[in-house]
Amino acid sequence: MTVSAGSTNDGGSTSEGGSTGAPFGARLRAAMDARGPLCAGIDPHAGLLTAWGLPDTVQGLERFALGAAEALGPVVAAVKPQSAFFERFGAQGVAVLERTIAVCRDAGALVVLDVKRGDIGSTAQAYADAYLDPASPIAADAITASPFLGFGSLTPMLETARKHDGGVFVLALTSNPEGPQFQHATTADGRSVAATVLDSLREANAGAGALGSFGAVVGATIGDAGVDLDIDGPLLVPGIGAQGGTVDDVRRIFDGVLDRVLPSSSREILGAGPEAGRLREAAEQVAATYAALVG
Ligand SMILES: O=c1ccn([C@@H]2O[C@H](COP(=O)(O)O)[C@@H](O)[C@H]2O)c(=O)[nH]1
Repeated sequence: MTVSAGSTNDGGSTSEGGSTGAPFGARLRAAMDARGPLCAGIDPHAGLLTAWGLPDTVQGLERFALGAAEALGPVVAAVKPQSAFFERFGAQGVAVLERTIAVCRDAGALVVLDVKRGDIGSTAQAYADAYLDPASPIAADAITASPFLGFGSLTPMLETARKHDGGVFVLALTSNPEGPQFQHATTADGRSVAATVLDSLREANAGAGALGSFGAVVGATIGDAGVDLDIDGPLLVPGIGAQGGTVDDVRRIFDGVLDRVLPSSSREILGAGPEAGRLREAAEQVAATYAALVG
């Protein structure tokens, strides 16, 4: 499968503030089938702004993020803006993030906002209202969430996502070398923390159909998973490209669930900019490589 230009009708989303009428998992399945399995990250690193000939200011951020959104939004299944790189410019940076989300959604890409939120239930509800309620100016199609306060603390996010056809990707086996210290630790019932997260996601996806709306973040750099990755939901896979994860790693780690893998790449693709055609080419190449794994 190759990535092709798409419209808001090919599995993407609307920015009109309402529910799209189909659960996130179903919309993601359609988008991956239509455009290829790739989530393109928008990570406006200071170094990348410089490489694109832009100043490390909010004006530079805006040109970078909107340029990436306009180039990639029409061709990839999903886009993942990394909130931290916008937040470092304060309220003006967050305003740029809102516009970036809108441009990507208007172009037909699903937006996974990488915010890695997690808190006690009452506060988790406020995060859910901010990022998953279409009435919010910063709402996305899905967010990333941290289960460190216990998987149950994420219930308000899962419930709000269900209500508005959104999605949640929960950190399970992250791509950073420090992750195993906690994620491989054994819980009171003998399962690893990662296995507990994955089991909870499988329960949350029960009865969802082809692809559930609740996914796991599992890095391409983890070596071997050692746990059951079949959660009936999508697997967001960072760590390819700049962090050293390869297509062979993905083939090995995700054997048996490759059809649900959504590889996520930021610096490797963004490094091809700022020219829109080159950005698209880089994204199409990565998407085609991973599409070939599924056949
Ligand atoms: O385990 C994780 C979870 C999230 N990330 C995020 O993905 C991108 C990776 O960027 P690259 O430039 O492709 O390395 C970045 O936003 C991380 O915060 C991750 O890397 N690993």
